[in-house]
Amino acid sequence: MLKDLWAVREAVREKNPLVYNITNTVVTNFTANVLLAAGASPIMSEGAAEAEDLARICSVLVLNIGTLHTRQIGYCLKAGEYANKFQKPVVLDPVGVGATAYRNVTAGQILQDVRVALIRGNYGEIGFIAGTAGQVKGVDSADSGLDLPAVKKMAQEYSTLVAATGATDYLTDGQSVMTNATGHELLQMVTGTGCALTSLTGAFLAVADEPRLGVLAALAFYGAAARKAAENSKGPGSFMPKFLDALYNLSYKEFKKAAEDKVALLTEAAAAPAPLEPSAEEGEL
Ligand SMILES: Nc1ncnc2c1ncn2[C@@H]1O[C@H](COP(=O)(O)OP(=O)(O)OP(=O)(O)O)[C@@H](O)[C@H]1O
Ligand SMILES: Cc1ncsc1CCO
Ligand SMILES: [Mg+2]
Repeated sequence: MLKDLWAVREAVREKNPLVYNITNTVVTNFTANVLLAAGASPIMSEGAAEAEDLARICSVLVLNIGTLHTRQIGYCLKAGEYANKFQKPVVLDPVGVGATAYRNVTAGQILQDVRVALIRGNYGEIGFIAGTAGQVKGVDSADSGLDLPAVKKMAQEYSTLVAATGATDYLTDGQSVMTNATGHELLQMVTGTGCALTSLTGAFLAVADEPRLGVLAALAFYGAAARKAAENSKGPGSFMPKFLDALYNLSYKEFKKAAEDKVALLTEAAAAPAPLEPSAEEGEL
């Protein structure tokens, strides 16, 4: 299992997917650097006039509503329409949904008009779209209690994968639920780590044979890199460059060490994650 996840990480480096981002002004630079460090190719865009061209050449489109301005709404919808037309996967990061009516209406409109392959948000954002809203405090999640049946229903309703991230990441296709807990608390002390993760999941999803495996690989890899970076960090400031280095340098051995026992298939009715069956080949996940 860990080898399958790592194979997706290697495919990102080999295939160098072009990630077309319509994202927020806070995280643009950091997101592009995260994608580059991991071996993907970022392009950030703010112009509706190039939506058709970029949707045609990209590997995946990422829509992020973090600092929405009015023109951006139409641009997101147009880019989404072209990406659907050209059969490119679309990933949505509904930043801050639940916090303002403006974000709620826009996220709803994107989900109504655009076929998305993945929605990645924190617990509060996903809880809001799932209709079990806890309180969303600005763009950070103030809610740790996820209603998993409701999140599965949400994935079914929009025919999409849903990744709800936090101390444990939950990924569902509407049937199964997988969990990942490779992350490190310092990720929460740097703004945009969620947004950059959304774009990275897009890159992984674009090159994976199976989208669900691709997203799980991105979640596990990202957290493992954070764990490595945190080892020698004094705080958020020194963590950030070390995190970029770790996304670039992480070895399979380090990935395996960080991810062992941290990636699981959560059985439907169980309250706690159950480790996946060890594979005969490697005696591990
Ligand atoms: N308490 C925690 N412990 C370990 N890892 C965490 C914790 N909280 C979040 N993470 C990790 O941090 C990353 C970002 O997830 P988070 O849910 O904070 O996104 P977000 O709120 O959308 O972030 P942002 O809006 O700042 O971009 C994920 O990889 C997640 O696994
Ligand atoms: C802080 C912030 N505000 C709008 S978007 C953003 C980046 C984290 O989502
Ligand atoms: Mg977010």
